[in-house]
Amino acid sequence: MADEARGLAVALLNAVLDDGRLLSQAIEDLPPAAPAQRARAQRLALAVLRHLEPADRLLSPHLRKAPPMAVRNILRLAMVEMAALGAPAHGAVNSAVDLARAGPRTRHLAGLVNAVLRKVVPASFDGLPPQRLPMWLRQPLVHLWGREAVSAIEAVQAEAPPLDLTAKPGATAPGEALPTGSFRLADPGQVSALPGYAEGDWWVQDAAAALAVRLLAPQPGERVADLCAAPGGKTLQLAAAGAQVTAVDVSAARLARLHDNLARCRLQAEVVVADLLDWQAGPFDAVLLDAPCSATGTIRRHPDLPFVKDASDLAGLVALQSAMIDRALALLRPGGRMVFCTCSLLPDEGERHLAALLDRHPGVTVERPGIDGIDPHWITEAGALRLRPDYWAARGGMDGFFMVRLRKPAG
Ligand SMILES: C[S@@+](CC[C@H](N)C(=O)[O-])C[C@H]1O[C@@H](n2cnc3c(N)ncnc32)[C@H](O)[C@@H]1O
Repeated sequence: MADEARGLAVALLNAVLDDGRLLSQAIEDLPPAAPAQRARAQRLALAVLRHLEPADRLLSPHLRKAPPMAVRNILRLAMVEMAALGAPAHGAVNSAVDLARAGPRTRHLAGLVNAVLRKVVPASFDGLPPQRLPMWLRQPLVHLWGREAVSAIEAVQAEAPPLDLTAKPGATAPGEALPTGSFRLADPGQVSALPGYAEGDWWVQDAAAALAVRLLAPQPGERVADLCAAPGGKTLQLAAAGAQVTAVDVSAARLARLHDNLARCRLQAEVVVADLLDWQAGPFDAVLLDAPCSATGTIRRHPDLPFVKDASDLAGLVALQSAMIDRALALLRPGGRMVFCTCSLLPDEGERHLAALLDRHPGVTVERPGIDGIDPHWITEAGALRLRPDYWAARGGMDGFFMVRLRKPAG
């Protein structure tokens, strides 16, 4: 009998690698299964996507021609389980053969699966380079930061990331306290079983993502607009600081999670479903714009992204971000402040916007970050924060982000 979680993991890999679907969408379409089996399937699929290249490197000498994708994914799963997850070889190989036998499209190649996997045992990725970034992203980053930095980013992305939590002011959260105030757990298990979850003492938020609100430094009673707010980690931070928050997002479905989190954490915000480009409101004392972007800074959490997305959306996203920056500045009162951020590694979605907006909006100034716990090297010459996945590498890294605090002229 084929192992259920492994079968689901291969279905997820087929959806991402063959059909070009995001893992988050593919999970929705899985056949019914116990939550523990689905969670294990997701963990296995994520591990394979993080090690696809090294797995293929070890497999390819034993394959005269590429087998169909479903068979390749069965082989890759067994390979990654043995070489990266410490699974005993006999279990991983037998399970791969069972999986191949169970599928009408793979049954005739069960013998090949058995023969190839027995040749690669004992498997180890030691000494092999980690999974590389896709070339359209790798090349500009090598040009910008050098080969060593890009290799360091790739090494971080090959590991399962830790879980970061943001605690309400005055509350605490489980895990290691990070210098910037977040908490980090290397191996959290089930999130809802952690202490303080039911009490709403904290929420899940990457340590880099948490810095955008620290940069804005909201004050009690201030009117703050959180633009592009869903699923809402930053809204929760703003509300917890005592600001009067209006959270806007075009996606009602994504905002549903914000409503759940506000209720669990006993926090309040006005939540509006609207297209930011048409939304009329304000003026606000402060605005946070976390614009939609390539999300290239989050590959360590979403290793499916490089297999599903390429640079073809980029020009459209950059144009949308520019329009959003202008709209966000218009919603600010004179003298108000704004943080613009994206979870992108690309200067087109960060540093270049800053240069262009300062040209388009004479009088707007940059305020340099003064956040406890950040490394001064993270601050750019222009006074923005450039956060990279290889920062804090020994602790498990962080999401890549660009963020900058701007001040609108007073009169
Ligand atoms: C990077 S995510 C925001 C993450 C969020 N700030 C947080 O901390 O959880 C970008 C968001 O922009 C929203 N969005 C995209 N286009 C929009 C538009 N025209 N108006 C408002 N929201 C938009 C998406 O629905 C998505 O939720």
